[in-house]
Amino acid sequence: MMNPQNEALKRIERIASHLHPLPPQMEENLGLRRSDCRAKGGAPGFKVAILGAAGGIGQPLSLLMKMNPLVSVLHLYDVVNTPGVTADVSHMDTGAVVRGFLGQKQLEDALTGMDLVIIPAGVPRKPGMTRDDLFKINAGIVRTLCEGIAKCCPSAIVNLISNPVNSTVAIAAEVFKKAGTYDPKKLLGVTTLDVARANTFVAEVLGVDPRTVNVPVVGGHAGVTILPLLSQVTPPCSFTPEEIAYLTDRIQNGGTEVVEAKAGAGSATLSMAYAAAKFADACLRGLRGDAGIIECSFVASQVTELPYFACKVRLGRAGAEEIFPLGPVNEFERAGLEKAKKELVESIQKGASFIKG
Ligand SMILES: NC(=O)c1ccc[n+]([C@@H]2O[C@H](COP(=O)([O-])OP(=O)(O)OC[C@H]3O[C@@H](n4cnc5c(N)ncnc54)[C@H](O)[C@@H]3O)[C@@H](O)[C@H]2O)c1
Ligand SMILES: O=C(O)C[C@H](O)C(=O)O
Repeated sequence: MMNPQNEALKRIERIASHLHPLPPQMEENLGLRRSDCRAKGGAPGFKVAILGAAGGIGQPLSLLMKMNPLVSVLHLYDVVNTPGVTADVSHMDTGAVVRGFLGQKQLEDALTGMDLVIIPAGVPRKPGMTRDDLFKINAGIVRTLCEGIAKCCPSAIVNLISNPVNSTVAIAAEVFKKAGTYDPKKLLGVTTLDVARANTFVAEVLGVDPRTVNVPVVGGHAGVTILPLLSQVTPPCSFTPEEIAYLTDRIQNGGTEVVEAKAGAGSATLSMAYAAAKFADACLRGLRGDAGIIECSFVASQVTELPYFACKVRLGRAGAEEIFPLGPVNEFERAGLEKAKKELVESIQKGASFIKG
């Protein structure tokens, strides 16, 4: 019988093995240690880190990124539960080598050498809360993680999911400016879920396949700042005033719809993981040098007088290489734009002041 001390040691070793930077495929009791395995690295591809990988978004996102053939190394970081998530995801027979990192002490190892860092770390909303109510907790989390990025992978593209995105992007930008590593092309607030929702709801109204619809959604990522440009839907189509009112309201409040349906158990996780994986894939294809990759994202921009604004961007090797103007907007959209800007200016200011004081 194994004595309890040895058993405890064995257990610690087993946990540590899931955090070990080698492909975790072999059980030691088969007589072969993982470090003896012939595979030492992944196939050519990009190195991606997910910060907040054990969360509601983080777990399905880890699964989806493990399935992405452009990813050769996948680092999963969280302050809890990464050994289990890493062990689980690492058994998928896809190309990416998965490594787990647990707690602040391992943040730097998690980030070193990364090409793309995706951040879904932070608390989600409960019914009755606004995204801004999350600022108190999430602002500090985003600051710490971005300080790590500035130190360990300053050239990485950052996909920021943590809410309130309208403020956390400004927080990240100020952290990077302070560190002298800020590259506005590489800091991207993720608003892909707004586009996915807009495509879905518009397709429902039109009675078509959502995969054939593309709705630009600009502004920001909270309530009235989410501005679907229904006059620019492709393929071109028209809506009645009632349809426009219904669609605008449903797209702007899609997040709240999920928060209320989950009744205290969090906010969108599965559709968000899908959206984040889609956006990350677009960023990786851009990094690879693919042409014509256009997505909406909340980025530094001169499209309006605001320092950050969600709009269509072209993704390339340098990140958001081109930012497209809003294009022709109708009267309804112009009124929506004014409302969006009023709220956005305050959220951006709040984020920037958190770092600048
Ligand atoms: N941009 C968007 O469209 C969008 C959509 C949905 C959710 N969100 C936001 O994403 C965030 C995460 O949502 P969720 O449902 O996954 O929440 P969750 O609570 O299920 O998971 C969050 C994870 O972050 C981890 N975490 C907390 N502090 C951390 C730190 N300092 N370092 C690393 N990890 C840390 C937690 O341990 C947890 O595993 C929320 O802020 C939510 O509002 C954004
Ligand atoms: O609504 C939320 O709080 C989460 C997210 O921003 C969403 O749009 O689903």
